[in-house]
Formats: sequence, C-alpha cells, structure tokens
Amino acid sequence: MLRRRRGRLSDKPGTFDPEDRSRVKYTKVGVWDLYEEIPRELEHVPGASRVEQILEIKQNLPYLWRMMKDIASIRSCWFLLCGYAFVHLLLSLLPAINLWYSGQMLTIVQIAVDTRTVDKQLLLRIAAGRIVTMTLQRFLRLCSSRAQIPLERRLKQHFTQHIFRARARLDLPTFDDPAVQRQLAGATPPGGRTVAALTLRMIMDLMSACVYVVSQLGVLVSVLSEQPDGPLLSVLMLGAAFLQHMHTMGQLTIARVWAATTKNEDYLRMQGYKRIVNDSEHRKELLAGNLAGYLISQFVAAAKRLGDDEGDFRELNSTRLMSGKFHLISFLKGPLSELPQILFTLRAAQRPASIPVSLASLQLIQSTANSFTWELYKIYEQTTGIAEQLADVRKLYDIAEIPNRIPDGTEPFPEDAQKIRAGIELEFRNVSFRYPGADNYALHNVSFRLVAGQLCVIVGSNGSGKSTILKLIVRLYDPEEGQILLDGRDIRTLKLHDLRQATSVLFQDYTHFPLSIRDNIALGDPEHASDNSRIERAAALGGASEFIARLPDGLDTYLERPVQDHYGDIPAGTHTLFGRKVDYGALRAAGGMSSTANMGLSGGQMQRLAVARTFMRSVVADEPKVGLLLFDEPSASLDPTAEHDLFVRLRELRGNKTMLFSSHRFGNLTRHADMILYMSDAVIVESGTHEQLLARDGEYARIWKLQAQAFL
Ligand SMILES: Nc1ncnc2c1ncn2[C@@H]1O[C@H](COP(=O)(O)OP(=O)(O)OP(=O)(O)O)[C@@H](O)[C@H]1O
Repeated sequence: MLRRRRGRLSDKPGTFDPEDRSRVKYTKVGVWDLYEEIPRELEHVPGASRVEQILEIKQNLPYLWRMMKDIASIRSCWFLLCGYAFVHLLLSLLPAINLWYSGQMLTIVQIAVDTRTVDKQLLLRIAAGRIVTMTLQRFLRLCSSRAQIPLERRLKQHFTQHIFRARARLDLPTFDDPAVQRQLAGATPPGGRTVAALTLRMIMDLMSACVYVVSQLGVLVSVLSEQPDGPLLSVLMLGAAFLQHMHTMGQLTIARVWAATTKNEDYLRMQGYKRIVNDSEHRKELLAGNLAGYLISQFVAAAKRLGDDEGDFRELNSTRLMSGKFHLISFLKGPLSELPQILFTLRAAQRPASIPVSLASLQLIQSTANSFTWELYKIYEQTTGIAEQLADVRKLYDIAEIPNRIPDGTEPFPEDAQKIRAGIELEFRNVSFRYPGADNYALHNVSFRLVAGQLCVIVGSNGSGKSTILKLIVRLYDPEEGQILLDGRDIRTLKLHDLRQATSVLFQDYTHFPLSIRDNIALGDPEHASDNSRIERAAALGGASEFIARLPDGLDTYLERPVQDHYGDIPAGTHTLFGRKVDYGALRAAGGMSSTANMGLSGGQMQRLAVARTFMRSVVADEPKVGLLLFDEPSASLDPTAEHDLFVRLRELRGNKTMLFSSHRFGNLTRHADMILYMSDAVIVESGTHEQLLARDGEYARIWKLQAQAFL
C-alpha cells in the first residue's frame, strides 16, 4: 500500500520523495544527509539539458522584452544606453583589428625571410595602427565605465521602486509563506546588484561575444589561408583549448534538484551555542546565568566528537565535489596541448627553411585559438547563464503578481459615513480557524454578537485564541469556516481598504517602525501625517508627551536609526586605534550628526507610543472614520496609574465606538464591559456581564477571585 502510494507520489512532476531510491540518490556529507534527484534517462543524453535550457530561455523571452521596454521607458537612460551599446560594439571589433595587424606582421616577416627586404612603409603603418587601436581600446573602456555607472544607478532606482511596491502589497499569510520569502529574496541579487543591470550586461556581453567571434573568425581564416599547415594546426589547437575549457566547467556542475538536512544532535547544539554567544539578545541571560563556562566546555566537547564531519553544508559539499575524481579528459588534455608543438617539430625537420615563419604563425595561432575557443565556449556555456539570468528577470516581474491569500472584497464600507459615529455592530457566526500549517484550531466554532457602541472584553488563558479574534476582524487571516459580520455584512465582501479604515487595532506585539517618534505616531493616520498638532495631541492622550519632551531630539528622536553614520570604517564610540587616540565627538557636533546609539526606551514607554499611534488613528480625527476599536493587551507593560489613566481616557474619548479588548487583567475593564467572553482552548466557554459571570460562579468567577485575593 505504502509502496504504491510512494510510486504514485514520485511520478508527479515536482514531487521529491527522499525514500524513493530509484529517483533519489543519498550521500552522507559530513553531518549532512544529501538527497539528489537522479536525472531521468533523457537527461543523460549529451546536450539534452542544454535543449531544455534553450526552451526555458524561449519561454522567458517575453519577460526580457518587458524589461527592455521598461528600461526604454526611463528617459534619463536613453542617451547613456545608446552610448554604452555603441562603445561595446566598437570594443568587440578591436581584437579582430589587432589580429589582422598581427597577420600583416607575419607577412612582413615571411617576405623578409624569402627576399631579405622589409617593406618599411607597411611596417610603419602597422605600428601606427596598433598604437591607435591600443589607445582607442583604453579610451573606449573608459567611456564604457563612464556610461555604465550612471546607467546602472538609474536602473537600480527604477527597479528598487518596483520591488518596494511588490513587497508592500502582500498580505500576512502570503508574506509569511517561506516559499514567497524565497521568491522575494530571489528577485534581489546579493551584493547590491540589480537584475536589470546584470541582464543589460549579459545582453551586451553576448552581443560583444558574437561580434568578436565572427570578426575573429574572418580574420583568422584570411591569415591562416596563407600559412603552411595553418588549418591543421588550428584544428588541433582549437580542439585542445576546447577540451580544456569543457573540463574546467564540467567539474562545477551539480544536480539540479537536491535537498540537504542534518539531524546530528551535536552539530545542532553547536550551532545553537554559537547563536547564544554571538547574538546580543542572549547576552543578559548568558551573563546573569553564568553560562559562559558551561557553553565553552559543551562546545569544545561537541566539536571534538564531530571532528572533520562538522561544517557548513555548502563548504563540505564543495570540498567533496572538488576532491580528486577520475576524468579521462584531465589525462588527455596534457598530451593534446603538446600535439601542435610535436607537429611543428616534425614539419621543421622536414622543411628547415620555413622554421621562423612557422614559429611565428604557431605563436599567433596558439594565442588566437585559445581566446577564440574561450569566447566560443563562453557563448555555449552562457546558455546556462542566459537561462538563469532570464529566470531572474521572470522572478523580478513575478513578485509583482504574487497572488494574495486574502482576496479583496468589492463593496464599499460603511455605506453611510455618518453612521460610523454610532459605532459598528460585530458578529462572529460559528467561526473556526487554524493558522497556516497548524493542526490545532486557534478558534473553534466561535459565535458572539456585539451591538454597535458596546464594550467587550475577551479574557482567558494564554493561547486560548483571544488575539486571533482580533486578527480575523481586520482580515489578517480568513476563517476556515463560519462568517464574521460588520453591520450585518460579511467582511469578505467588503473592500479591504474600507474595512481596515473603519477599524483601529493595537496588537499585543505592536511594532515600532525604524522612523522618528513623530512618524511612528503619524502613521496611525497617514492622511494627516504632516499635522503636527494632531500628532502632539495623540502623544499626550497616549501618555507619551512627558518622556518625549525629555528626549534631546523630542518628537524627532529615532528609536532605531535605519541608517548609520560612517566613521572611517570603525564603530562609533571607538576611542583608540593602533594606539592612537581618535575622537569623532567634535566632528559629530560640527556635522550635526545624531547619536548612532539606539534610543533605549522602556517597555512601558514603547507601549505608550503604540497607544498614541492608535489614538492618532481613532480619536484625534475630526472626521471619525473609525467605528470599531480593537485592543490586544494595551496595558500589559503599563504601571497601574498609566493603566488607570488609559482606560479612563478611552472611556471618555470613545464616543459611541464599539470596543473590543483582549486582556488578562480583571477589574478596570471587565467591570465596565457590556459583555465579557471567557475563552479556553479555542472556544468561548462563558459569556455575560461581570455580575452575570460572578453569579454563574464558573471559570471567570474563579479567576476573578484569585486576582482579588492578591489584594486582600
Ligand atoms: N502566527 C501563528 N502561527 C501559528 N500558530 C499561532 C500563531 N499565532 C498564534 N498561534 C496559536 O494559536 C493559538 C491561539 O493564539 P492567540 O495568540 O490567539 O492566543 P491568546 O489567547 O491571545 O494568547 P495570549 O494570552 O498568550 O496572548 C495558540 O495555540 C497559538 O500557539
């Protein structure tokens, strides 16, 4: 039964079943288990993979065309692009001109040997010509780099915006999907380069290589046709040079589909230990727990046990691939490269009079054959490069089309903008939900209804599903079953933008953007981001004004600067370098440079900022757009006074907005709630007002008493 299932699985395209030994080869590489796909029969046929690549190139050509059109649409690139292409074309013609001059030189030598006279005019012309081509080559290279740098910068600017847009539009389940993350990472080559620049370079290189090969071939034929044994020598040399390149490249090819994993406990723990010692987030516990000695001894012991097996997969695998394999070509290439010399010697013995000429032609042909075959081989090999580059172009455009898992609705919300003042009605109808990839329900058959303007508090143990309810209301995820209704309408039918505009949510794990405090608050209501009085009011309502005023840069303080100043490649705060004193303090003051250290705020201060952002969105606005306020543990990090003040302010300012809180604290909020939902293990187990739930004497009453007892 299992075998049949396995067979069926591995026949499906793209299925990679590591247990199917007929399709998957297993190799132990140090601590790693490597599974490689065994290519199908057709793939053993020489050139079959190349055909596949050519088909792939053909498929991706429309994307290349699209990129070319995109590049052509950047007006500031036009002049640079034409100049760059023209210079490249000229550069690729120069080697053929040089070769032609070399051929002319040979003719002169040959005439000199035969007639003992030198054509001085021709010699001077050749010398002048060579000097001119050399100078021209240098000049053209300079022009090429002059055009290339600004051209690539402009391409980078253009395509950075494309990537920014593509990333910004993704919803949470899509963005969190590792496959999507890989796709996004694949669209941006490492090292700050851009797909567009690399593609342009590839096209230019390809164009140059073709011009180079055709022109070189023309000149080579004309030079060789006049030389004795020229054709035979060139065939031998071309063959030897080609084999040499094939051998070098062939060694570096690896299987296309593979996966590697490690289950080695020692290796896993060693990597864990390394992270503990390297990352600053663990330093506090490392020191306070006196862990250094223990970690060192464990690390050393594990390293000893592993010996040479320990190592990063890529490193171990490349050593394995490089280490001596038997290759027939590697044995043949030596004798083959000697063949032309042997032939030359034999010929010289036959015809001693032609030795100088043959020596010169041998030299010319050998060097030309090498560069010519290299160029030819590069074109052949470039099919892989071109296929990969075009695949990168496709990836770049594909990221803009990644479908979001949360489909947008079509209906505007609310129908009547004025109605929002009276709050929004919220209803969950038999809602069940599991996080992507999870087996257990985070919410199971949850139903409740909140009338417009009501205040509801969800309480319950850790992991019972409280935050999930809030996330589903703003459609970070969609339920698997059931319906969520706002004012009686299924939220899946509403335009996402409108739905999120009408709600305001403060997450438990709220974020702080790597921007200034002002921007952090302003982003609560992007439409009024430049309205300073609103920002200041929101800061005051969030209880953040006082500590902001104490910061040296006030609202303009960066909590975490996304860009660091540069200090001669040394970290800020360095005081001595090579025994010399260095102090950038005066320079920092003169240049108005801000401190590069991140501003340390307490957890409570951070939370006040997050609350201020929520207030900016919901209560500071003149025109209320928000009718439903959602708060996930808004006071978890606040001191009791701040918590009390926050709830008083919320009650005063909310108007008629509907409010939903998730909280662990009973008292301040629950006593004022119109409805309390008590959750446990993904379901609502009790619901009612504080008094009703106390009278019921269930779980809520038990925890209420537990918390109350602490104060008795
Ligand atoms: N992003 C996620 N991916 C997978 N599972 C998740 C995710 N977020 C939460 N869960 C799981 O869903 C369940 C409900 O989580 P939820 O955050 O709603 O609990 P909660 O009641 O808000 O807990 P707490 O009181 O600790 O904040 C938990 O079992 C949790 O492990």
